[in-house]
Amino acid sequence: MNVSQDTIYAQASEHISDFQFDNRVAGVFSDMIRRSVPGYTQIINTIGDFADRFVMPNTQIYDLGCSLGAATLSIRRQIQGRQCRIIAVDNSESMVARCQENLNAYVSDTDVDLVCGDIRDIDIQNASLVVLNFTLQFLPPEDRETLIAKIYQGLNPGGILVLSEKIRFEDAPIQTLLEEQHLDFKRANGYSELEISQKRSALENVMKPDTLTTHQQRLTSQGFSHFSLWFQCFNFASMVAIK
Ligand SMILES: Nc1ncnc2c1ncn2[C@@H]1O[C@H](C[S@+](CC[C@H]([NH3+])C(=O)[O-])CC(=O)[O-])[C@@H](O)[C@H]1O
Ligand SMILES: O=C(O)C(=O)Cc1ccccc1
Repeated sequence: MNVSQDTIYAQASEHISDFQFDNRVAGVFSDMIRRSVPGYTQIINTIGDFADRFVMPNTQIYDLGCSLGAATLSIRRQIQGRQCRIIAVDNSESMVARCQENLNAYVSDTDVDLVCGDIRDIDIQNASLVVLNFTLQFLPPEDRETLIAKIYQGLNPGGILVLSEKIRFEDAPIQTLLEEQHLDFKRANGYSELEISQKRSALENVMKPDTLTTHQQRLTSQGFSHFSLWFQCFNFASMVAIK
């Protein structure tokens, strides 16, 4: 995996453009996400553990918004010999190119179809596990329900969706507290005030977090029988929903 340090927002810029998963971001993404998302490594490891429990032989696994392939690699390590196929999808060419290199670095008997495309255009079928690890938050809010409906339809009974997201809180003091704790986490990981504020501006228009209640209601209204939050650190959460 690429370990170059993220200094993308280190220099003051007059105009901050909307955040994009371009070649610069892809080149430092591994460092960026670990220093920005509390619990990221634990979430990636646990996705592998969920795969071990839920992935049935001869089924498909979808990693939607796979970036550099961290979740796919974690899953693939756990499901050797099950004759499964992982479909890993991302619409950033730079991410997909680096993801392919990361996949090539390990041997496995599980085929991975790496697709450079939009997750809204992907057909989902015979799935025992679908992963949306910090991806749904980048879809326009009006497209989120349709994607969840498609995932539900493509999952086999007993199949699982793992949904990780930055979340927001209706309660203003709680929103302020947990957002500040997240900013302290970034400061402790070496990001300056300038880096933090410039990245915040870049994300403003492109990443719109939902509340936990919105996530739960969306999943249950689409038919999921079982739902739980399984991880939360500050304003970052990971949820499971079982069909
Ligand atoms: N419509 C879309 N279609 C396809 N890909 C998309 C779309 N929108 C955004 N992406 C892709 O979703 C990924 C989101 S990052 C996921 C981390 C990864 N899951 C990980 O476990 O390391 C999360 C983050 O950066 O906070 C990026 O690679 C985008 O190109
Ligand atoms: O950095 C942040 O403030 C975040 O909310 C997380 C994040 C991590 C990587 C890319 C975009 C957002």
